Amino acid sequence: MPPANLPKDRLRLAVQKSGRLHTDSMDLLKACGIKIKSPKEKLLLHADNFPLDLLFVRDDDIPQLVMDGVCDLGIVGQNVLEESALERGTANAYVSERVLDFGGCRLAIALPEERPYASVKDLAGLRIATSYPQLTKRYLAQQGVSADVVTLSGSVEIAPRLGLADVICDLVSSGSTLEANKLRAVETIFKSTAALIRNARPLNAEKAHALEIILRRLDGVQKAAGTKYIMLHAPKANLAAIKALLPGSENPTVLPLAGDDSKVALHAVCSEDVFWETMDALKKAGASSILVLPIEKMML
Ligand SMILES: Nc1ncnc2c1ncn2[C@@H]1O[C@H](COP(=O)(O)OP(=O)(O)OP(=O)(O)O)[C@@H](O)[C@H]1O
Ligand SMILES: O=P(O)(O)OC[C@H]1O[C@H](OP(=O)(O)OP(=O)(O)O)[C@H](O)[C@@H]1O
Ligand SMILES: [Mg+2]
Repeated sequence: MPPANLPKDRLRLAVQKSGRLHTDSMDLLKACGIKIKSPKEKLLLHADNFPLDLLFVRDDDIPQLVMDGVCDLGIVGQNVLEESALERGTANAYVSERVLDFGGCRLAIALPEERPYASVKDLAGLRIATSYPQLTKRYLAQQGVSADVVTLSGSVEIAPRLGLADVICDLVSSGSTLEANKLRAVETIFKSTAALIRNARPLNAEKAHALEIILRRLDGVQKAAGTKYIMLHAPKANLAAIKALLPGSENPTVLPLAGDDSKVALHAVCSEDVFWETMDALKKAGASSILVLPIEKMML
């Protein structure tokens, strides 16, 4: 049972059962303080300490489950979402609540390494294998290129070798799958990360309140992810120069240092990553005892 101050009406969230987005989705919920104990084999699970139920499904089904109102919320790649919205012809049956910082990839057109390519016009009359026919067709139409789109549900990279297609349009992240299949990316047609989406109809007051809590926590987790806490000792004479080196920190705290009147302790929240180069520059400017700590959560 959720604590007494939480809403009783439960939100239902669709999450990928297994695959690229599963672990990051579950980690995000955990970081938001939502406890899910039972094994995912159950397909429908109840959070122990929050009015939230999880439905584990294939990622392709998530847009439809949310747009049809079977689930209130879903975590899905924007690539799958946009493809599904184009297919349904109802791009506004959902609301994108938050863009998430995982599942980063791009949908790209790739060709056999040896095939010459100068511009998108070279795709005219070719067969393009893809699992994203709607996004591919939209891109070709925007470019004024006429080509045949061959829809495959997986293993798209092998299509040119099998003679099923001349080129492909598939997801790329590190590029190693393309390389292994002797293909090279020539055009990026869509950039994607995961997103938290909601059915477009307004939620009842209880569920809206629960979602508000989730979003507040999620913002705190995402904000903290790119943020570091830095502590150092600075000579008073160089304080201004040292402050100027701290990436994205507005108001550092300056404290007296017991037993040393020539230095102060400086504590700051840096909104950007602190790289070794910054540490070296700080050291050069006279800073010492430099500590950089991760921040778990943030609420401003
Ligand atoms: N190489 C990648 N790196 C990062 N994110 C990726 C990568 N490939 C895909 N993704 C993102 O993760 C989503 C899920 O990818 P995955 O390969 O797990 O899908 P799937 O095989 O269709 O899974 P399912 O069994 O749920 O249908 C993709 O739609 C995309 O948003
Ligand atoms: O550029 P890379 O880092 O090599 O990633 C690209 C590959 O990742 C995805 O497939 P995944 O490995 O998730 O397997 P799947 O085809 O079974 O979904 C995608 O469909 C590509 O094949
Ligand atoms: Mg899928």
